[in-house]
Amino acid sequence: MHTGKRHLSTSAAAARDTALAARGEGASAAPALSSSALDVELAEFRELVLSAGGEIVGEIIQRRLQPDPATLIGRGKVEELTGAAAATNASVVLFSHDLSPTQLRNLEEAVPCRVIDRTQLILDIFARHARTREGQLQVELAQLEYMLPRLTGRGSSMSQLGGGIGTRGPGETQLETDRRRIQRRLVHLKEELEGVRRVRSQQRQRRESVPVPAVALVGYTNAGKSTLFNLLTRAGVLESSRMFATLDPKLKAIQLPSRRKILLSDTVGFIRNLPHTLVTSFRATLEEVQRAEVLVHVRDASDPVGEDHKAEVEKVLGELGVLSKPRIEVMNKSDLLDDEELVALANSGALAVSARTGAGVTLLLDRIDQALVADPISSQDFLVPQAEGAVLAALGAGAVLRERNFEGNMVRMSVSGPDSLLKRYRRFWVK
Ligand SMILES: Nc1nc2c(ncn2[C@@H]2O[C@H](COP(=O)(O)OP(=O)(O)OP(=O)(O)O)[C@@H](O)[C@H]2O)c(=O)[nH]1
Ligand SMILES: [Mg+2]
Repeated sequence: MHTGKRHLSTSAAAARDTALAARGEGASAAPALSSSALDVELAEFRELVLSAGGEIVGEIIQRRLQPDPATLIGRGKVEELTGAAAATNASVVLFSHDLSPTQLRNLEEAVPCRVIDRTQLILDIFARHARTREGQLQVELAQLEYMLPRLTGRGSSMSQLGGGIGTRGPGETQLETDRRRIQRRLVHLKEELEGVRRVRSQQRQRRESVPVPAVALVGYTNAGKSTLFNLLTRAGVLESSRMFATLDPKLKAIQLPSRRKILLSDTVGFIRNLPHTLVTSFRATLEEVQRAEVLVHVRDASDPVGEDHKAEVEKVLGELGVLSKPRIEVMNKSDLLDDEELVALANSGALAVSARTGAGVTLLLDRIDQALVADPISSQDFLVPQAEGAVLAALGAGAVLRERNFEGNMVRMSVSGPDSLLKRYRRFWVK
């Protein structure tokens, strides 16, 4: 049991829940984690707790080869946990594992406070970060579906008012009433979601009538996607050191150095063992990943377990069936590396950028341009009558003019830009 007490540095908005993190170890005969893997997992779990507004007052670790079907952790550990929760006056006990409905019920009976598992914790963070109506509906739906089989009838367990962990999303009133009411709420939510989705797909169809290639930023949570997105678009999308700061997809049109327009999207961060309930909540943002022509995988170059996180991201990309799309890997946060590490990174052929300082970003934009192979950048000479103002304007806006000379009432231009644009004005080509 670690007794180090943590305080949140932000006090205003964050809930001051007191949390006690516990961990059941070694599911289904898996060998116990090595101590460094355990450290990484624990560090990540602490981040999750802090992101949900918790303050950690203690930690208990259990190493077991087989989880206890009744309580996940062993009987002795349950006693230890109960004592520690009482001694620290904890208001929540959090498990870094998921709990079955039975385990949750048994643990709630044993300990003097609420019990929350990993999925519930992540759902809670999602609830905090959902901004659009669709995002909020999706999270509430996921929460209710997760909680329905886990209702314990212990009214007090979810009825705390305020911003504590596990109190976001489904209103307390629904949880205190019976399952039937939750079922009705689920039906209602699904209908409302369908409505919101219809509107969104209409908006998308309108957008797609003007073909602009889509590029999606993907990556592990906290890699710096939103910061990079902001830098690239100056859009002012929320960036934060809290995990899962981005839940709803953010889209913005930007122009590449070739003057080609693309639609850039910022997406929700991935995380190891993403709870399945959440995959549907991700739908909106994952659709953007699926429609994208090019993916930019943003990695944190300073992350000590970056390779593990890369593998996790690629696993999710595989599940989404998008591994065959052109993918640009970006090592972000290069400003945090020392010279030696920077040289090693450069030698490995990686693209180093810093969303904070802007280093490497022009190169990244060029790479995106080159990766859009369906509509490559090419060069063409044009001879356009000066009277064709619309044609001149379109070429000027969507391509780079390398040379321009006036010949009587004609304009001779050497242009480089997206093939599709050049072909649209084929009638003015100089063969
Ligand atoms: N030093 C440094 N910090 C960075 C850089 N890019 C992002 N950060 C910081 O990393 C943290 C996470 O950045 P975000 O942009 O919110 O990360 P994200 O990938 O969008 O995270 P999720 O939305 O949770 O998936 C923030 O504290 C940023 O300020 C960088 O290039 N250098
Ligand atoms: Mg983000």
